[in-house]
Amino acid sequence: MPRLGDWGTVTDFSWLWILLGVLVVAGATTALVVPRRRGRGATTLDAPPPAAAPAPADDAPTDVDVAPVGQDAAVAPPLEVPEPAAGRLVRLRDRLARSGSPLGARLLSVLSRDTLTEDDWDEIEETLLLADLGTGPAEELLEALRTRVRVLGVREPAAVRELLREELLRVVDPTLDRSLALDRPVVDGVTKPAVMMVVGVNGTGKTTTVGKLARVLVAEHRSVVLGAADTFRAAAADQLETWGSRVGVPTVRSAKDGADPAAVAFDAVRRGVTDDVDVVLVDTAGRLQNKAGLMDELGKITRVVTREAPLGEVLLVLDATTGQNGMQQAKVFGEVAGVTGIVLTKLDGTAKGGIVVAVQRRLGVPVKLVGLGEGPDDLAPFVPEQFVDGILG
Ligand SMILES: Nc1nc2c(ncn2[C@@H]2O[C@H](COP(=O)(O)OP(=O)(O)OP(=O)(O)O)[C@@H](O)[C@H]2O)c(=O)[nH]1
Repeated sequence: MPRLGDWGTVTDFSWLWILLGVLVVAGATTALVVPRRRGRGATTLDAPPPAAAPAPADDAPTDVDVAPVGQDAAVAPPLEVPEPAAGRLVRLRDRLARSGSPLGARLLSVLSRDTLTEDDWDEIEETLLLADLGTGPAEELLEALRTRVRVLGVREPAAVRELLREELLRVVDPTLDRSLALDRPVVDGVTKPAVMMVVGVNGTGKTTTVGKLARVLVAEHRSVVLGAADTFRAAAADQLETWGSRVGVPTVRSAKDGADPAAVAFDAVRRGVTDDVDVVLVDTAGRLQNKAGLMDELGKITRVVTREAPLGEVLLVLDATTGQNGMQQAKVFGEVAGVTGIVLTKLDGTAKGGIVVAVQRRLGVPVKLVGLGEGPDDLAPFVPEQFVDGILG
């Protein structure tokens, strides 16, 4: 029979073992957890900062200090691989079918009628005008169709379609050079980046276009720097940075809102020169407060940028859904910004594809790219044949 003292001895001994056991388990847990936390912290610092969070300082201690609560910002998402740009415009047909664009279908149905009366020709003209082709090109197209229908006596649907295709293609003008100025200029023996600036009224899709264009260039294995010179809208730089970080493209931006856009554009181009990248894309605010103000702002950006490298391309972004209303804006930008190419966005949501023709005529510069949706790879090089096929469905 053990005495109380003996039990006491036995009990003390077992507590010692329990204590040792606890210490061993705690040690093992610490060994497992601490390296993982270090690893996560390192990943966070290596990764581009989350768009809305302030950029972490070089000595930011751990992810706990930079990651928003409840969000696993520690794991850097893998870089996306943008799809090649060639052939994207083929999607237009599906997009227009989904948005119920009737342009091609209406033209084809009228032209296929047995005998074409004056009312039928009026209907065709009205359809062309509704599609924002503009009066000049609409009349041209109408005359060409009348002549060919009369002379050839075309009635068979496939032949009518082919005839319409040819005449639409003629007004869209397949002879224009729609390539982007991506050749890097050499200044005083130094190869500079190709610099492109994107201008246009707010809401047309400039920032989105810059982001999508960066992806197109990355898909072509070009190195890119983005310049967030839209310092007017506070979220624009964050938006641009997010686009860039998804494909490993850095964004030069100002630390404070409302900074001088020309200074940001200059820094971006300087960074592009220093890093020896292929292309610098500069986003702008393009407030159309008045023509003089716009001219001042864009003129200053152009002047300071060209101190570092020539400005190779000025892309005017136009929202296709605004149709003829966008034409006046286009004209103003055309006059002040030396536009070299047009990007027509939101073509997926409109039957007003005729704006392609109207704006080219008005500005005398070609449509080079079109936006086909809100997806990251919904920006397509403009190919007249694919465009006309898309309209005809
Ligand atoms: N459906 C569709 N939406 C588009 C297209 N391009 C842009 N958008 C949308 O248009 C909206 C405005 O785009 P932004 O890029 O912010 O426009 P912004 O011109 O930079 O505007 P500001 O910064 O205010 O000057 C966004 O919701 C885009 O997703 C397109 O091709 N199709």
